[in-house]
Amino acid sequence: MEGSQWKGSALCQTRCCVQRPETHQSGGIPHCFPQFGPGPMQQHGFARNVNWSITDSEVTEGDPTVTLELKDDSYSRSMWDFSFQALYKVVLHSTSLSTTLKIINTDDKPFSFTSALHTYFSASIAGVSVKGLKGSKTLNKDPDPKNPLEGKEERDEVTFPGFVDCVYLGAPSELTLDNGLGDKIVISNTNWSDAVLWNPHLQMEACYKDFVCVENAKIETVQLGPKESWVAEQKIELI
Ligand SMILES: O=P(O)(O)OC[C@H]1O[C@@H](O)[C@H](O)[C@@H](O)[C@@H]1O
Repeated sequence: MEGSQWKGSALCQTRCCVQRPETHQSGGIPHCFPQFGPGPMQQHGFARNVNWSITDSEVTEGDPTVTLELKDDSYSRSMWDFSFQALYKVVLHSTSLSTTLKIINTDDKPFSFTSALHTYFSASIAGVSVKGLKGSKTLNKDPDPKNPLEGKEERDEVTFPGFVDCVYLGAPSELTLDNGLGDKIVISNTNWSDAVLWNPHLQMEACYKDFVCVENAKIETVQLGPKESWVAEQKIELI
């Protein structure tokens, strides 16, 4: 943290999350906004690469709480010419972390966006499983990220025997991650309608065994008129 700003987003402070693996310049909970994945602007949008300001910090019933803010500026407008406000509230409980993301259209014209919380979890990848996705529609980016294959998840437990990069549309609001390190983690949400599982396998040979990304996402476009807002919550809980 530098002064009143955090780079990119709040890092997850629980022991379930990776903080910047040495060989991969990402970790914690980067924000993908206003674009998930590749598209007209930089991969996953600009929000993860810029400084957010701290607008509020307090202790709520014993739990540290911080609210971060991002607004449009000349840099964001060079890629996405809209006025917006993003507020990200993080509450650290004893065994869980809650995050609430609110996007407000402060422009006088409508805009649309996609988004994700690209959460990194510490893991021993050979022992990782994710439960709860059976029956969801899938867009599998393996083998061709530019032409994802449509399908349906048939497994009770998704494991990571190799490269995994898959979007789950209409994912359930609760998933259970076994990180292979002895932790079971429930990832629940409100209004993050989709999910993404990602492990790069040999594309990141030096670090892939040590993390997994389980992402709450909004792959289907959100449209907001002037003054309208969108809110989604995520809770990560060790059980
Ligand atoms: O390397 P980046 O930009 O942080 O993205 C990592 C991965 O993020 C995932 O969310 C995407 O589904 C993958 O396709 C992508 O490779």
